[in-house]
Order: sequence, then structure tokens, then C-alpha cells
Amino acid sequence: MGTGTRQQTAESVRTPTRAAVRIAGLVKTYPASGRRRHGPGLNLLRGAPRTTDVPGAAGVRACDGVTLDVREGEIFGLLGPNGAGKSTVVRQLTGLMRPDSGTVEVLGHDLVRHPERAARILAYLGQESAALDELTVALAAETTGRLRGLDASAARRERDDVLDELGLTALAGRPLRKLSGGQRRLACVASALVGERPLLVLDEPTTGMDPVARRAVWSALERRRAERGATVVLVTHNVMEAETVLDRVAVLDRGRVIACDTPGGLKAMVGGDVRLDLVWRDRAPLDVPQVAALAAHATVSGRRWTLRLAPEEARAAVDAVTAGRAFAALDDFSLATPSLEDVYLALGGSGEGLVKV
Ligand SMILES: Nc1ncnc2c1ncn2[C@@H]1O[C@H](COP(=O)(O)OP(=O)(O)OP(=O)(O)O)[C@@H](O)[C@H]1O
Repeated sequence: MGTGTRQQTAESVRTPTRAAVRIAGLVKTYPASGRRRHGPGLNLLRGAPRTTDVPGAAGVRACDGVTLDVREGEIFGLLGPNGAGKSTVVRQLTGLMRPDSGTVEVLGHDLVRHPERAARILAYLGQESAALDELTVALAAETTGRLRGLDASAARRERDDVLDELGLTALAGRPLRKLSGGQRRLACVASALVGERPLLVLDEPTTGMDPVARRAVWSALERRRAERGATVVLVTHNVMEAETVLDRVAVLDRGRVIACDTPGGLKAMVGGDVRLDLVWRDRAPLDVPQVAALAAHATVSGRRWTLRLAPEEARAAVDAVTAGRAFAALDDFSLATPSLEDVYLALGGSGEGLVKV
């Protein structure tokens, strides 16, 4: 499989040296009231205001003892369902939010004690990007470069290179607010990449993008890692991306890391099971005994049944549903090796599953 080859290659050419990010025992509870004080002004460089929670009654424990190490030069993913705590981890990692307890060390800097250092060592792309909306694509990239300390000609040069790299040159003169969602996201990624930072922290960078744009983003990140040794931490819902792009993945569930490994290592945890997807034309023929027997083990989503089975059970199930009346009722079926979503469910994730695009 492509994933295996990709990992072997990455691991054989790179020997990660030291931790770029060390997060230990991170705890964050949002107050029940949701009242928050905002720090001074919106930070164009990092996209969102720093927040300080007002202590109050029991609230949402979004981060419940998160401990993670990210090695230099890694592309590291945080994966998990909505509300798992991914963005909360990222906001603390970038110094935008102060943890209730725990430590965050980035490239040797203690960002809990010195959050102001974050802007010099990392680029952050948040989920929201309203701060750049009034600027043109070119000006957003150039301004970010200037704010990150580039002189005018270097900022223009990097701007042009990044827009070209991401296929955005034709849109350079358009304000972000007049772009489609995917184009706007791509322009925000472009800005995040100007004014080289050793750590890139990206919260769902490819949301809304078409496959060409997504590929351009992944290539750009890979290039920065390969040529400049950049480290990338990103949040994603996209299981397919996670499997092919990331060196290691931490799976979060209800504020806790429930697993952390390479995609291959995680998938090995679910052993040799395979995944059988059955899609019925209309409804499943439950009067066929073999189909009725499978129903007990299926996760049903509309016309789709998903089953995790031992290989010999899967073979028997395929034989059963590709014969007689069951086959007449079948629209489509597929057999696949386990995905990260299977790992997540097998680990006891909250059952919603991950979003597959
Ligand atoms: N400002 C806030 N005030 C109160 N609760 C919050 C706040 N932000 C997030 N939460 C809660 O904290 C938990 C974790 O949220 P967080 O945004 O970190 O999850 P996430 O994994 O990034 O989710 P998504 O995939 O939907 O972006 C959720 O239960 C969420 O409702």
C-alpha cells in the first residue's frame, strides 16, 4: 500500500533527532458560563486573540492530561471526532490559550511562561481566518512576511514564490472575502508559509479544498520538511489524508490521547481484521438467513452496512451476499484492510466515528 512505502521512505531517510514539541500533563477546562476575557487585539500573525478563562462552576474539560512529543522534522497529526479537544490542544501549543496545568515546550521554549515567544518560532493557521479577509491574497502573504521580520523585497519574493507554489498567482489581486471557501483557505495557508518558521501548526488546513489544492498543500509542507527540516503539527478529520501524509498520529477522544503511533502501527492494533462494506439497493434482504446473521454485527448507516471481520469470515460473508437473492439486493460491496477509523472505533472512541472525505 502507498502508506507503507511512504512511511518506510520517510523513516529511512530521516533520523528524527530531538523533540520539537513536548506537551506534558495538559489540562484545560472551559468554564460552564463560557465567559472569557480576551487579550489585547487580534493578532494578524497568529489569527486569534489570546483568551483567559474566568474561573467558575464545573465546565467542559476539553483537555484531560494530554502528553505528547513531536520530533523535529515530523509531520504529526491530531485526529479525533468533533469536540475531542484537538483545537484546544493546538491553542495551548501555540501560546494562545493558557492551560490550567501542564507544560508546553516548543524548540526549548516554555510557552506557558513565555507565550509571547510563540510568534517567533511557529506559524499558526487557525480554523477561523477573518483577520485577513479584507486583504488581497498577495497583500495577506506579503504583510505576514513583513510582520515576521522579512524586509520588503524578501517579503515580496517569498509572497510570489508561495503563491506560485500553491497555484494562487491568478488570484493574487483578489480580496480573500471575495474568494470561494477553498480558495480562501488556500490563501491562508499561503500566508502561514511566508516568513519561514521552524514549526507549522495548522488546524484543518485543507478544509473545503479540491484535490488539486490539497495536493499542493501537502507537497508544500513536505518540501518544507525535506528542504528546511520544518516540523508540522496539524489537526485533521480526514482519515484518508492522515493515513497517507502523516508520520505519526495522536488519536484524541474526550480530551485524552487514546493512541499515538504511525498510521501503520495504529492499524496493526486492530490485527488482521478486514472491513466489509455492503451497500444495499433498497433495503437489506433480512429474510435471507446469512444476511440476517450479518445484521447482528453490522454498523448501519442508511443503505450501508460496515462489518469488521476475520478474513475467513469476510470470505464467507462475500460468498453469501454475492449469490442468489442477496446479490440481487446488493448495490455495491468492498473489502478493505483496516483504516484509522477502524482503529479509532476499536480503541473505544465515542462511537461517532471520524469524518471520511
Ligand atoms: N470557548 C469555549 N467555551 C466552552 N467550551 C468550549 C469552547 N471551545 C471548545 N469548547 C468545548 O471543548 C471541547 C473541545 O473542543 P475543541 O474545539 O477543542 O474540539 P475539536 O476536537 O477541535 O473539535 P472540532 O473537530 O469540532 O474542531 C468541546 O466539548 C467543545 O464544546
